[in-house]
Amino acid sequence: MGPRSYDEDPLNAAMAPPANETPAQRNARERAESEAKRVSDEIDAELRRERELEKKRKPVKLLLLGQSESGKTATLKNFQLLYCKRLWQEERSSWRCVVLLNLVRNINDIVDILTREMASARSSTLPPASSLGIPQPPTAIPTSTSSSPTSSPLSSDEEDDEPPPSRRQSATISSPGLPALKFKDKHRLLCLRLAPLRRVQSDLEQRLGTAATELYSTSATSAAPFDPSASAKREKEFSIHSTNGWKTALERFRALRRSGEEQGMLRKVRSMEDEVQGIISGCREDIRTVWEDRVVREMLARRKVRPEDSAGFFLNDVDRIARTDYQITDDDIIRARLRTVGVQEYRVTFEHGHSAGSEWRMYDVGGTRSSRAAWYSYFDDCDAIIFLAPVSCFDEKLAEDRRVNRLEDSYMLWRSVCGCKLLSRTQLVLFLNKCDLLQAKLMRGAKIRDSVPSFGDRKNDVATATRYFQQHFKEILRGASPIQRPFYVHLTSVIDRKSTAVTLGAVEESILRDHLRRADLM
Ligand SMILES: Nc1nc2c(ncn2[C@@H]2O[C@H](COP(=O)(O)OP(=O)(O)OP(=O)(O)O)[C@@H](O)[C@H]2O)c(=O)[nH]1
Ligand SMILES: [Mg+2]
Repeated sequence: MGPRSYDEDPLNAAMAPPANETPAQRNARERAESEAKRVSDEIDAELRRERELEKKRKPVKLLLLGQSESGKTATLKNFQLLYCKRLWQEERSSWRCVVLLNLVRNINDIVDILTREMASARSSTLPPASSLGIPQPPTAIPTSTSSSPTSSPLSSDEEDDEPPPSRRQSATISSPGLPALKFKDKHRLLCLRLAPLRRVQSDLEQRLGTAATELYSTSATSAAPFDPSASAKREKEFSIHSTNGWKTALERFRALRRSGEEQGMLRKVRSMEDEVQGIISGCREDIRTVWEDRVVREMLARRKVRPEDSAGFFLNDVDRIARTDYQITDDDIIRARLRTVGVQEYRVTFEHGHSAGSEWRMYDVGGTRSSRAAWYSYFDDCDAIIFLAPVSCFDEKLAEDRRVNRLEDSYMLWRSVCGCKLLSRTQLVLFLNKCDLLQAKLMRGAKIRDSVPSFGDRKNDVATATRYFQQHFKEILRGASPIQRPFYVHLTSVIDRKSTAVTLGAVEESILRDHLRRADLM
């Protein structure tokens, strides 16, 4: 059958204007038709708007991954500070006790070393007590960290409590060829006067729970135990799935504040906080004196202990923090160190930015090796991962396994994430983090090639080093990804809020764009 003419098509024939239409009838018909088209276009536009909104309504799912102390939680804090000011304001005061714990731990660690060094110096100038028939007293006082496991029990996978050598402080360092350190009575007096801080530390650790203590070994032998069967088995042990705000640890304080029997409890909590702040304020001068003391500095240098490089270092801020009227700042919160335990979910509705009005679900995970098996169950339907690799750690070992170089561990972990089939369509964003500490370390004369032989004779500066590390991560991504994907990388120091805001702005836009594109394909 050949094509039918316009006149023969029954639909066209029905739609065609009547043959004997007058000009007035024609005007009326055309008006009606254009009105109908306008209404139809409006309906189409409304449907399009609803579809866009629907796409935006599906939450963006973002995971923050990386080894312990890589800066995941610090990055999350930057996100909140930038896009969810309201939530940030509500929670900022809860961080005060974490900053206080960090400060107290900084000084207790130093006092521990000092006490041991003085005891050792004393005993080396006396004849051996045993030779005089005197029973020997224990020379070691408990280290500040060794009180932790008893005061705040660790979860079953995290039962290890042996600090690494830099914090173990059980043996003194003999410095052949160097004159003996000149300890005076003032040092002994300072140790005595700072003794109450030991109790303050254990009280704060007890109240904050598991997160307040660091891990010093692990039962995990793999960098990325993503085996689903292993994760199913182990997840129960230690995955804490928290959907209601900041750290579970901080929740304890917040819950007390909100609690039904509040009046009595609230007074108790406040008085505990006031008491802690009072004791610390009373020790302000002594803390500063110890930290600035020449002999103490020399002692730390001989032991190669650099408190200023450790997580949650606040000794340079003692004059501001050790005060009864201490007001916490945004920078303090970002620098405060509280270990993440398990996997914590944050549901965040963006107040502005490209994602304004839409919900993001961000997952902050514990990064120690024994925590990683729990990550797997959060990989499904994940839009993006921000992977943090702390590049200043090229010459450090994992706290939980002293045989493993931290940069090497980051490479292995990155390879597993890139190669994971469940994540093959997930956007991967790499942050080469702690560039500020890398810069400081290289300025002090650390040589990259001593720890990374393949670095060879390249220039030992930040630009060359980060280019070199970046290239290695890129090759891993290319080699391990099941399907080709772009390589997004940023050089970061996430304690620097200003530069991190710029980075997160770009990251947010890119993740949202991918998220909407993915929704279009569905
Ligand atoms: N100087 C410096 N410190 C950083 C940087 N990023 C993070 N930190 C600090 O390093 C410490 C550890 O950071 P976190 O964000 O707690 O590390 P994490 O990856 O969440 O660690 P886990 O919870 O144990 O897995 C904190 O005290 C941070 O403030 C950085 O770029 N430069
Ligand atoms: Mg964390």
